[in-house]
Amino acid sequence: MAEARQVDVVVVGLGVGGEEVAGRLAAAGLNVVGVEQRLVGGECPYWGCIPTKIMVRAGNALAEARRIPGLAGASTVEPDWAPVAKRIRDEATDDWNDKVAVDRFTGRGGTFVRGTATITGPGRVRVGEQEYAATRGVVVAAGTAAVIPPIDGLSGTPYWTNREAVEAATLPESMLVLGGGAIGCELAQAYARFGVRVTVIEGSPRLLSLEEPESSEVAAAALTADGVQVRTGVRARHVAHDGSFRVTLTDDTVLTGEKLLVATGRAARLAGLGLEHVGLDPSARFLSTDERMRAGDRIWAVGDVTGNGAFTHMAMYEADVAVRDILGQGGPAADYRARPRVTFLDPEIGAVGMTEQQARDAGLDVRVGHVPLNRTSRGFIHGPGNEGFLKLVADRGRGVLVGGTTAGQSGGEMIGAVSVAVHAEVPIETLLGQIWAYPTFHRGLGEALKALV
Ligand SMILES: Cc1cc2nc3c(=O)[nH]c(=O)nc-3n(C[C@H](O)[C@H](O)[C@H](O)COP(=O)(O)OP(=O)(O)OC[C@H]3O[C@@H](n4cnc5c(N)ncnc54)[C@H](O)[C@@H]3O)c2cc1C
Ligand SMILES: NC(=O)c1ccc[n+]([C@@H]2O[C@H](COP(=O)([O-])OP(=O)(O)OC[C@H]3O[C@@H](n4cnc5c(N)ncnc54)[C@H](O)[C@@H]3O)[C@@H](O)[C@H]2O)c1
Repeated sequence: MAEARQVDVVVVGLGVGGEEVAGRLAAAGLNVVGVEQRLVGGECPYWGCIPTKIMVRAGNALAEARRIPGLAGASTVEPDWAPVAKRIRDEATDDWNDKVAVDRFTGRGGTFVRGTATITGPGRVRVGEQEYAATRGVVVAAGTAAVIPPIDGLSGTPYWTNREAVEAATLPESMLVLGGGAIGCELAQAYARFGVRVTVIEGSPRLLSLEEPESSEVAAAALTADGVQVRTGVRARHVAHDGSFRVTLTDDTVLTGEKLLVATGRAARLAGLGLEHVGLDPSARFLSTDERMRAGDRIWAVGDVTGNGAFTHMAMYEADVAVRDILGQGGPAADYRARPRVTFLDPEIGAVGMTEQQARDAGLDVRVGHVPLNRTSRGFIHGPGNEGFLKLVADRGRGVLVGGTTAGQSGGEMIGAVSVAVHAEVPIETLLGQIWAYPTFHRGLGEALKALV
């Protein structure tokens, strides 16, 4: 083994969070080694947010064209996956090549190492034969991988995860989707809009089960309207493959599909990282951190591995907190009260902070304001595609919003206004005095606020 190389910081994993930490620390003048076993940028640009939103954008264009009859004349829509696959390959992922990202990091002064990092002790990391001794410490940003449930017959079959679904140059005739969370729902709708016969199998009683029940209803109605079969409250019991998939459910129904997409959640990549060498539990689901993203002595963790919300914006947020801590710059500690998320269905489902149930479970004096989008002026004007609702969750005791959901056209944009209110704890009294432009979708927030008092 070569002698340990002295550096300031080693960053394990250069996905969204690690790339941000490593790049900023290097730009600040530290001697930083960034280790990535696959592609710099991680899941989001290559198999996650960006390519899937390219699919969603294309599917939404088809859906909007299909809404022309009754609104603006006639339309004939002929879906073609080729431009979607081409945009993903050529524009988004550079054919799954990270040269630009690697150059960006080294251009900021970082040292890039391609390989799998293992922690060997406090401040010590090994990649292949080379050991690094990091005087300031190690940042773990190893992300998550798809969870493959232990269903009889599944292992060994050519099932898809999000990776194969994103890389597909052509579409299957049919697809079974296991899991009706964000990944399952978004990919189901996008594929269905291009003519794929899709069935979603969700084990819990409703889709998007972590969100408001009204969001689950909107999601189920939207998928059904696009021809997706939605099966909730059933699980796959057995999987067989002989050219196509046969999935037997717990209610003995047998479903068939050319492809099977497994979208049953994600697990932090902690096994094999060597966490036991720094006194951390390698079998834990996530790395728990304090409000400065410290997971232990001279060890920080950011992004999906922390379990604080598997979203790109959370990885970026936590990266910022960790960078400021490592550089001793101070500033605000991590605060998760106003955590936003958007499920990119049509209609989009934006949400922030607590759901109504979470607020009740927290013992708050809860008040809820709810407005169906099609009852607002803009919803009426919009006509086809105006499904959705605005829901605000207030803590009456403190007179502030603690959460909200904005489902509908531009639902992901509308949630920004609610996020500001939850984050800054703007008094509801102040919000009630706000002027909301007419006729916007977000003006419905003014109506939902009135329902709170
Ligand atoms: C299909 C899909 C759609 C998504 N859509 C959205 C969306 O619309 N909006 C949103 O906010 N989020 C979305 N996400 C979530 C988002 O992609 C993640 O939250 C984000 O990528 C997390 O960043 P990260 O840096 O924590 O982890 P990752 O992006 O997973 O990066 C971790 C990196 O670490 C590397 N690594 C792991 N272990 C080691 C090791 N031992 N040595 C070296 N390298 C290692 C991995 O190869 C990987 O590149 C989506 C995810 C998926 C799967
Ligand atoms: N728009 C976005 O921001 C976006 C999009 C996609 C993914 N993501 C992130 O990625 C994470 C992972 O997404 P995901 O959809 O894989 O996970 P998820 O945890 O959101 O949903 C998984 C679903 O699968 C179900 N399930 C689990 N085991 C099952 C089984 N054996 N049979 C049937 N159903 C089963 C669960 O009940 C759950 O509803 C999300 O939580 C989110 O943080 C974000």
